[in-house]
Amino acid sequence: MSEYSDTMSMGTSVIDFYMASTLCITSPKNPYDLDDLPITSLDDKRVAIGWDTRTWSRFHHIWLRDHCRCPTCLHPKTMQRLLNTFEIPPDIRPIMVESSLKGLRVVWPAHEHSEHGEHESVYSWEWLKENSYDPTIEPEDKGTKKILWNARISQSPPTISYNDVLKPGEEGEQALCKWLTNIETFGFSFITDVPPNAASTESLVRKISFIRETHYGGFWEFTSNLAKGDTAYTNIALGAHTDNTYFTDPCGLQLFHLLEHSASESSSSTTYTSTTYPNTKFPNLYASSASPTSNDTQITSSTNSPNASSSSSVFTPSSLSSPATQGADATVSSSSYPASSAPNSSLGGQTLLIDGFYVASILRSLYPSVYRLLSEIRIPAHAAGERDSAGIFSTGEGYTVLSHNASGELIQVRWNNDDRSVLSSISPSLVEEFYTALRTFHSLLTTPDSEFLIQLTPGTAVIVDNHRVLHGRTAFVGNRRMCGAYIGKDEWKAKLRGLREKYEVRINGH
Ligand SMILES: C[N+](C)(C)CCCC[C@H](N)C(=O)O
Ligand SMILES: O=C(O)CCC(=O)C(=O)O
Repeated sequence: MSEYSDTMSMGTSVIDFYMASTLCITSPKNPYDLDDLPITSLDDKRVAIGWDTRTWSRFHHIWLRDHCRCPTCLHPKTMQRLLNTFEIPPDIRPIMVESSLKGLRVVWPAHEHSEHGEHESVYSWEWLKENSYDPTIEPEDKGTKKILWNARISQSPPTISYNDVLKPGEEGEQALCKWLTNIETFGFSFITDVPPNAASTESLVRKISFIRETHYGGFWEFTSNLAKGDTAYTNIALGAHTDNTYFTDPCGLQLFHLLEHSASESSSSTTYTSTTYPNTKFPNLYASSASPTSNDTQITSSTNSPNASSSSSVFTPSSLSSPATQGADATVSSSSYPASSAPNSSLGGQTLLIDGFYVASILRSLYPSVYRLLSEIRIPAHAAGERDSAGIFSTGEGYTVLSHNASGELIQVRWNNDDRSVLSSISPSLVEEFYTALRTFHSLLTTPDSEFLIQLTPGTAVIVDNHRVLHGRTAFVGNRRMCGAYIGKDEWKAKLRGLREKYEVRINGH
């Protein structure tokens, strides 16, 4: 069983979650009162705090002095340290410590080598508990639990309306907070009612944060004209992948909004000329979507293309309705886009989404040695298509497919077989095991259980956590125009943290 909450069990648990996240506000923390304040004691090195008869925390004197929260030691607006850490005597010891309603009150001795007199610090009980290091104390609400999902997510995908996020003031901020909470929980979200144009889509993205500019530009529009040296700018199928595996820090979020897909080949999109290969590699790929016409030429793309077998249903958000949306169901009305640009699945170009954390949790359970190998072997990647302008991006010896935090929790899936470079730093004894591991991972990625295939339509965008959810696309014909942008992981996490802090403070009334 994965270390996350249960995988997606469609039904009340999901609805309960949506209702709980309707507002991005958690219940107020219960403050202490005079007759149940934590008890404190100190020795020559540390202050001890008794939270209850079984739970104690110990803080070193020098640590407490270095972390004083007063406005002369910590800038009240920027939260940057003003205190000179290196003036604190290594053997500093409080004159007095006491428990107060506001928290732990400490008085420090005057500093013999400076004009500073005695100094008083007050540390809120909540802050001390959150930052206890001896021992660490699990927070009551462990933040957003990740809900892992598979193809059945199509029954009730996380969704929000553009109209809610773009509302002015607190209403819009609360919708934004819920949107980002859903992304943190599920790793993706649909956004309905998006006016089918680049400008509105860009405004939506910028509600989260500034856009991550790359060699593809800032806010991008793309079609199959090789305007940039990448196969995304062709009409071939792209197997399940995360973007930017050739960057030290792959983008955190990636938004896609299909603006147009029509049968006619517009002047801006040319079919990519190359030797025509039989479609033996993707026997299923064209079953439910476009087969290249005789005058189309196709290059073979990666072998990990979407398993869009004729049996797999293509989910079209236009029938989308979800409890997560505010108010009425968010069905995408036909007025969202003129019929002329409405895509139909015979043209191909379906979008593939896969919860990499879901697949990794199955891999960890069923194939622990494969999971370990993909967590240890570094895989180099490159982007060389813009070598004459941006140069050649490369991650040198590379990064592992699966990355973990200090607690051993999975925090990133980094995978793109097309962009994978020459593996020249692998131990010879591991080569065959490595390819077996890749095949095993690929086989779990490309099952109908894992693959959520959707037909995007103008008016409904999708955003993915690029550190968790893999995406791809089936091959297509015709004129297809997609727009979107990248946002850094730090940026969107910071935005969500700020929104939560603001509303929690508002609710707790301080
Ligand atoms: C999204 N946009 C079309 C602008 C760029 C796509 C880049 C795709 C690249 N192979 C990667 O995996 O990062
Ligand atoms: O064209 C699409 O739908 C997706 C392209 C893609 O996978 C990418 O830009 O990374």
